[in-house]
Amino acid sequence: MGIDIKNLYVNYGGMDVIADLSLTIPEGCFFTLLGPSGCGKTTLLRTIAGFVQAAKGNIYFQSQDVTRLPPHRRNIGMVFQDYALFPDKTVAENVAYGLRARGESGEAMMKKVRHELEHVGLGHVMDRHPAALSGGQRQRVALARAMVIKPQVLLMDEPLSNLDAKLRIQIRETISDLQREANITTVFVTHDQEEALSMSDRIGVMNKGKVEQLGTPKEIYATPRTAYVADFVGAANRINVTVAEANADGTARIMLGDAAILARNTLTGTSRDGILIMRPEDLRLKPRTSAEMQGLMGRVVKRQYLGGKTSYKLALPDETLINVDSHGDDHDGFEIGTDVIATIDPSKAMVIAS
Ligand SMILES: Nc1ncnc2c1ncn2[C@@H]1O[C@H](COP(=O)(O)OP(=O)(O)OP(=O)(O)O)[C@@H](O)[C@H]1O
Repeated sequence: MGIDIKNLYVNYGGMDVIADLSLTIPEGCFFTLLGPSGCGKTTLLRTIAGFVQAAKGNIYFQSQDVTRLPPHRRNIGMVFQDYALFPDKTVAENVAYGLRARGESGEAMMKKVRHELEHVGLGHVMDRHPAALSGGQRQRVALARAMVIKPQVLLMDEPLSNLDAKLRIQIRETISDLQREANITTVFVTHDQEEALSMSDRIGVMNKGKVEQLGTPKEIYATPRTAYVADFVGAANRINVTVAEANADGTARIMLGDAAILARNTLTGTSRDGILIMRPEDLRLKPRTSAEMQGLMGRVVKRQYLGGKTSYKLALPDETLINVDSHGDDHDGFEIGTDVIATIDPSKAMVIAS
């Protein structure tokens, strides 16, 4: 069941929180709304669920207009950050809740409950109360409760935020497995880029109530269309530049002091001013021994050894600071104060509109 959102407006007290948002989420897609606090992702999710009313626009599940339907008539499964389990009901009764609301009972219903709990690895705690479970187990119960009703759409609001780092990765895998097995259209809200990149088929990066860029994790990471997306999804060095030469092959030659670097050019028309985007892990460091001028001349001003990599901060001649993550053998081989050249493959650097 795909989701179609057309020209949606949502406001609180007369202020638009979502403004003219249109979005298509294909059937079976794991779709993530990614963005910082306050950008409107929870509001959008809750509007899809029916807990928040749209001021204007429409939401369709497949071809059915659900805009004015209450949540319980949308056949959705919902998972929240704080689990939202009933504390006075057992695990089994929590999972059975949605089935009972649909008029089911008896052994046939309990069979479904047992099956769903076994699916998330919790067949052995059916008779416990939520208070006697760990955070990870509670979120698995919440997942089983959402999935047992065989919803058309699964909606998840920061479901991993309350868990520690290790559990987060485990539950991430559980969610991905369940979603793929059931092939259920899923909307997942997070502010965590790693979660978004690792779990999603498609990501919508939100900024101030709008989807600023839509794409696969790789598209979003490798070809951010705006500085906001580049910065929010992964770290990025951003330098305001003027393109010296726009080449016919789509590259731009940029002069930074005396040094030249080549980058993909996404500027259109006659525009020459833009922002050079370079990921720290795409830059390579070399000692500055030769007269080579292809690359960024810099001096190491900070370095942080992180085991598998070393993070350097370089000062360019005009005092601009850039970050470089060095991997491979001898990645910590540059001392503070060393003069270096940072090079980048032209396919990895890009100039975008400012
Ligand atoms: N019930 C409400 N009444 C008034 N304003 C609200 C309400 N809920 C959210 N807002 C405002 O709407 C904007 C978007 O909030 P929303 O919770 O959707 O953002 P978010 O991206 O999910 O952020 P977070 O991750 O912090 O929840 C914020 O400015 C917020 O203060």
